[in-house]
Parts: sequence; structure tokens; C-alpha cells
Amino acid sequence: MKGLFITFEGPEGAGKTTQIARVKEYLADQNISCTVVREPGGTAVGDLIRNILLDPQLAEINQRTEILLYAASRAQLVEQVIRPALENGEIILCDRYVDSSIAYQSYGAMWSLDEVLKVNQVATGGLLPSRTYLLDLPVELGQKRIKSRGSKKDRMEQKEKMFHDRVREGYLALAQSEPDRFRVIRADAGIDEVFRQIMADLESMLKAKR
Ligand SMILES: Nc1ncnc2c1ncn2[C@@H]1O[C@H](COP(=O)(O)OP(=O)(O)OP(=O)(O)O)[C@@H](O)[C@H]1O
Ligand SMILES: Cc1cn([C@H]2C[C@H](O)[C@@H](COP(=O)(O)O)O2)c(=O)[nH]c1=O
Repeated sequence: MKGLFITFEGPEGAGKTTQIARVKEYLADQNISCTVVREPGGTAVGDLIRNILLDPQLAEINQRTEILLYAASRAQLVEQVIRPALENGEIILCDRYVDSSIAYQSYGAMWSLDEVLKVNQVATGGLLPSRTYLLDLPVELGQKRIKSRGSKKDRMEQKEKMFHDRVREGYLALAQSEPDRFRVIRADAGIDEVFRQIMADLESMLKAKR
């Protein structure tokens, strides 16, 4: 594949959306176009699945159903958007991907890692990002940021703090197990400082792509 597939991961309120917008703006200033997508969602099918997954009224979604729905949204996104864009040499900035399923459904909800990996292998055909920025911060700080955003909590945000603590631990374990792909970013800093940390790495990735 000729393109560049970059994902942004992290607990709730880590600043992924904010930083992706900054990176997109930076790239546009350099006359470099990119495609921004988010999960679950990013396609018409995926957006419908997102509505189900995040509906705060649907507390009874079965754990296996949840894993499959996240993976179904991902399969649609990979085939409809990500793979074609990469084959066209484009840069993809993706807000969450397979690592979210590992962190939330396996570490957070304590479901079998093996099952999560198998389902996601089918969903993605094994497509992995070249770089993953893990925006890491204490769970309390992310929750405080979400609260000040003022919107109603979605189904996943409603889960207890211990769930979100396990998610954070899961992400850090993933980053440790794949140091070549992951860069851990201290997301408890100001927006400009977080952006600086990301760009310190991304600049070299962009140079290598040219
Ligand atoms: N470094 C930062 N310092 C302070 N506030 C921030 C920072 N980054 C983002 N925010 C604010 O925190 C809130 C959450 O940010 P954002 O939506 O970018 O996070 P996210 O990781 O995409 O959240 P989610 O997990 O819901 O997808 C927003 O109100 C945003 O303006
Ligand atoms: C892709 C993916 C996401 N999740 C969770 C993580 C968040 O709680 C929501 C998505 O909301 P956001 O505002 O867009 O961050 O879904 C998950 O549990 N598993 C996944 O694979």
C-alpha cells in the first residue's frame, strides 16, 4: 500500500478529535490532503451501527453482539473508505480502530482477547495502521473534559470508572507490546503541547513518505 494509515487512540476525552483536526489543518497548510474518519461510523452503514452502539437506552446489548457490531462498522469502513484511499496513496487519519476493541471489549469488558482478535482479523483482513498515537491521560481528567463539553453521556461513557481504568491499562499494555507502531503521547498537557508531541513524530513519517 502506498498511503499512510494513522490512528488516534485513547480513553474518553483524551483529545483525539481535537488533535486530528489540528493535524488535518497542518497538512492542508502544506497542501497535503488527507481523509479523516472515525469509529464506529465513517460510512452510512457505520453511522447507523454507531447509533445503536452508543444509545444510552440500550443497556442490554449482549457483549458478543457489541464486539460484532464494532467489527461490522469497521469492516464497512475498511472496504469502502480506508483500503481504496490507501491504494490511492492518500493519508488516512482514523479516530479509533482495532486497538479500541482490544482496550474496551477485551480489557474493559474482560471478554476473551482471542475472540476479539479473531473477529477483527475477519473485519479488517489484517490491515493495521503504520502509526498509532495513544493519547494517554488519567481517566478522571478525560471524564472532567467530557463533562464540561456538556453533552449527555453515551452508553460507553456511562460505564463505571473501573471499566475505564482497565481500558487505560489495556492501551498502555498494547503500546508496550508494539513499540514500533505506537507512540504514547502525554495528553494531560495543553492542546498546543499535545500537538507538538504528535508532530515531533509525524514530521519524520511525512518526510519518509515523500
Ligand atoms: N489538551 C487539552 N486540554 C484541555 N482540554 C482539551 C484538550 N484537548 C481536548 N480538550 C477538550 O476536551 C473535550 C474532549 O476533547 P475531544 O472531543 O477532542 O476528545 P476525544 O478524545 O475525541 O473524546 P471522545 O473520547 O469522546 O471521542 C473537548 O471539549 C475539547 O475541547
Ligand atoms: C471503535 C470502538 C469504540 N469503542 C467505544 C469508545 C467510545 O466510548 C465509543 C466511541 O465514541 P467516541 O466519542 O467516538 O470516542 O465507543 C469501543 O468500545 N470499541 C471500539 O472498537
